[in-house]
Amino acid sequence: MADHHRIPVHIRRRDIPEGGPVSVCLQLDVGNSRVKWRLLEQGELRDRGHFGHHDSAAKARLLEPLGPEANIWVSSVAGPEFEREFTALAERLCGVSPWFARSTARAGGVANSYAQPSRMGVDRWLAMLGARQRSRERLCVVDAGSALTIDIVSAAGQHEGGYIIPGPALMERALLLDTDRVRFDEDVSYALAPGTSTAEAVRHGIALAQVGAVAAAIAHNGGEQPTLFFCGGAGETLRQLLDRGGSYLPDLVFEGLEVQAREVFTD
Ligand SMILES: Nc1ncnc2c1ncn2[C@@H]1O[C@H](COP(=O)(O)OP(=O)(O)O)[C@@H](O)[C@H]1O
Ligand SMILES: CC(C)(COP(=O)(O)O)[C@@H](O)C(=O)NCCC(=O)O
Ligand SMILES: [K+]
Repeated sequence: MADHHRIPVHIRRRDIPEGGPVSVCLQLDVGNSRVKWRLLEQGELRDRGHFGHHDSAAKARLLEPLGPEANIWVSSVAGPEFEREFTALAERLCGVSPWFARSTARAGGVANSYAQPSRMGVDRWLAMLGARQRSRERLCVVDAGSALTIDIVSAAGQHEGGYIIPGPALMERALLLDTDRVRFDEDVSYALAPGTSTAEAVRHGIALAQVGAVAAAIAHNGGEQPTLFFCGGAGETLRQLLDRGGSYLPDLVFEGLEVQAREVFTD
């Protein structure tokens, strides 16, 4: 079995011997909608993609080409069953035990506000570490996936707290589930104008709720205006609708995964 406490060489690039083995790092961000992945070799991006949690063919395509020298790093907010199955599969197909990041009390210059840090979704924690690495200002980190999460980090690196709100798809599903007449077939884009059909009223209403939540989170928490970072499937749409600037960084969770790994593996 591969020793996953080895220092990943793409973090200590100076140590790579000329013509030495290629260091491979497969990184996964397992959300509630889908699994995002990227593959790095010597720290360079080689490939990326996404697949559904139960897509065994996709998992095999990803794992089979890896050798036992590979690193597999995972951020997962799926249940323990996914973790068990994926670990068994990786061990069987390439002889690597994946490393699963956990939310901790402190890492990468960020202090967690949770009394039980491990209860915080690791994707939220890693997105904050990724953002903190890019900016030392007060931060508002918005991850717009299945859930919309909004987290505030002070300039000193203290997690001030956060919000968990149903994301756009969940909001729409909730409406359809618990009403009889909210029904439509049109595929309407998210926008903020008042709707003049059921489809528009729903989609624009959801857009208003998502944008409004971010605006209210910032307004309610006063202090210095935070620098905005967006990630997640709906992140760029939300950033544009909010229209207050900020950066959309689809790899923020992966960036935080590297921050946490660097601390764990170089201890
Ligand atoms: N262009 C888009 N505009 C708005 N929402 C989008 C867009 N593309 C994807 N999404 C939404 O993003 C979500 C998936 O985002 P993702 O960050 O991968 O979620 P998770 O981390 O929960 O698996 C889906 O709910 C989907 O509806
Ligand atoms: C809030 C989340 C569901 C977001 O997950 P996602 O939308 O990325 O799939 C996830 O971070 C989670 O399961 N959190 C655990 C509860 C908490 O963070 O306090
Ligand atoms: K999210």
